[in-house]
Amino acid sequence: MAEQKQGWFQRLTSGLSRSSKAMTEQVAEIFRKPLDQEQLDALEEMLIEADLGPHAAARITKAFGEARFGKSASEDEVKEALAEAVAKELIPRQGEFDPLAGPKPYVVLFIGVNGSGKTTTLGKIAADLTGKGAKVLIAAGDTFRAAAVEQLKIWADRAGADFMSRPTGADAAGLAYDAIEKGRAEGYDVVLIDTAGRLQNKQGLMDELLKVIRVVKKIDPDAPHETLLVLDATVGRNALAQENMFGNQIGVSGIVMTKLDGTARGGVLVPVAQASDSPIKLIGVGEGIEDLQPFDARAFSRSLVGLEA
Ligand SMILES: Nc1nc2c(ncn2[C@@H]2O[C@H](COP(=O)(O)OP(=O)(O)OP(=O)(O)O)[C@@H](O)[C@H]2O)c(=O)[nH]1
Repeated sequence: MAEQKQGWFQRLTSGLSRSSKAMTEQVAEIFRKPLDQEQLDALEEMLIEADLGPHAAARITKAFGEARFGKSASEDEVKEALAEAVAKELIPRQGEFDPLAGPKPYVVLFIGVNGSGKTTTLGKIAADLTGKGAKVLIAAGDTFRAAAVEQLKIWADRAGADFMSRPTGADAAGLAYDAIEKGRAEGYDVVLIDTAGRLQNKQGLMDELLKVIRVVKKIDPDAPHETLLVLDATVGRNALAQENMFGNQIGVSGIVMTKLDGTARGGVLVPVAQASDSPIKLIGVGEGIEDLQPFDARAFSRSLVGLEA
């Protein structure tokens, strides 16, 4: 277990290395002399550049100045203080994803734009759950793209999960309904439902998702038990606009932020976490199955500034 935990932290640290490298270089540059206003301004600018958002950047800089003005500090001390300040921003926004603790079948809906990592995230979750001995059913609700269905089937086979799909253009809500019914009749622990990420237009997509949810509720008024919004960190502050759109129109119970390994601006998780009504539950730091991790605000904050998690 200790070994597993260590591997997990190493993945997080290396996944966030592009972001932490950018920060480490600038921290070393800024904090060469005792802290003065000029350095504080540079710190605030650096945090904004790292996409932490103007509000968090201002709060962190203020706290930093109050504690350390006029003092010198080693690079590690500065990083420790920064990590703590970032963690303080994120700890209230940390949530847990535990589909095996809820009712059965536990229905999870995956939403997000195409390419955000929805299919991959669903696949990784499926593999984790079957690895724990759970009986998992996957429904390929992106019925508009044959390639998406095929990709999901590969993940289902790899995970040893059962799979349901329909011909291209079929009704996604109908598929979701059948999947939950099968889930109930055959004693599944979890039903994972993928959805389309792009239709003719945004409203068309929103209408489709709302229809899926409406139909799902006909079988189980408490379902979906979880609606996970998958956001790609590499799109930067665009992730905020996506959170806004899906959060307001569909309703989201948890956020998954993927591809944090593919950007130097992993700090964007901070404004997204703060703008959203729902907590961050999982993060993706690579393409492998092990690279999807529960969101741990403290470990994330330490890794982001280049400290051992
Ligand atoms: N580096 C990295 N790549 C990731 C991560 N998560 C997903 N990806 C990759 O991102 C690409 C898009 O992921 P998909 O899962 O296909 O995204 P989707 O939202 O389902 O999009 P469609 O399949 O196009 O509907 C794939 O090549 C994934 O391997 C991550 O955490 N890190």
